[in-house]
Amino acid sequence: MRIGAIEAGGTKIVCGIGNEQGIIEDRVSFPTEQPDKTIRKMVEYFQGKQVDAIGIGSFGPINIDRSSPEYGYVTTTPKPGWSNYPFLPTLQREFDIPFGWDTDVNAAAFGEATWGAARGLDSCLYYTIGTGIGVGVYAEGKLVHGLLHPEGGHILTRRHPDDSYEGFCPYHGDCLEGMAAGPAIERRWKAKGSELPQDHPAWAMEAFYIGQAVAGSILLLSPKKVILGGGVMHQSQLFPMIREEVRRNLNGYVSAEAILESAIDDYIVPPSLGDNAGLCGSLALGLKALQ
Ligand SMILES: Nc1ncnc2c1ncn2[C@@H]1O[C@H](COP(=O)(O)OP(=O)(O)OP(=O)(O)O)[C@@H](O)[C@H]1O
Ligand SMILES: [Zn+2]
Repeated sequence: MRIGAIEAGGTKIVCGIGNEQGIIEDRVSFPTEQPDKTIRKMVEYFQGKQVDAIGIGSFGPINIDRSSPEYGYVTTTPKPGWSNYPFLPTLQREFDIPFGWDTDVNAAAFGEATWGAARGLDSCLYYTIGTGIGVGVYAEGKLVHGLLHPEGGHILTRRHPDDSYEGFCPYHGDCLEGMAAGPAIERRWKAKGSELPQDHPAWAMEAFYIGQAVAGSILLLSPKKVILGGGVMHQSQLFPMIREEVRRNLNGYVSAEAILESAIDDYIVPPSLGDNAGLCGSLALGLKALQ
């Protein structure tokens, strides 16, 4: 079987082809530009490749309500040209095959549950901490959509006592994304995260915010695995610091074995599909659309 996958990010698009084992056989990537031009490149890539289905994990917010006339649209993004754009319907006019469609983070959560760190489990959370923060929610064997779709990157956080940075989220100022996404690190410390040394105080502050959010989501959703991906999480020293913050926040209240000091290294983890997490997630959505 040949399944197409589209990982549509705010800065770049990755298109690929893979199989039912989650093996990516081919991939290309190009920048996210005006939608008509960008979609044309996707169509050109898949033309003649004889894929049986295509899965799309898209930047949001997007409409994933199958009963809506605007199912498959990108909705209120500030990205030029993409606001209220019929992303999925435009592709469906070109290819008469089943399509899977979900948020980029739900796709990544689903990919990790199908072939990666949460394989065999019926729940997991996938955080991406990059230019923005997004959270994919897989619970009781299903991706969670709800009213629109979860927007866990924008939950409110308690401020670090030594932090005077106001936060960059245009909606909330100091929500999680406003305080902990890549641009917040850069604006607070006047240097890119990738340029800060591993022992810089930025990382303790970063772990403070992410740890709080993860502890909150453990209380709310009780996931069986928490996966932390995205550019900022390339700073691997953050993992032990975040685990420690999660334990400090929960303070023994959640008595699951996974949260014990001896087990938490296997509970809060990087994506095991690595930088393929997004594309494999879209592949998994495409495969599901065939069933
Ligand atoms: N090694 C690193 N250490 C710290 N920060 C990093 C590192 N690499 C990238 N970043 C930060 O991560 C952000 C980019 O995130 P990412 O690589 O996940 O891409 P993205 O697709 O633009 O993000 P998003 O998924 O939010 O759209 C930038 O703010 C960048 O400064
Ligand atoms: Zn916000």
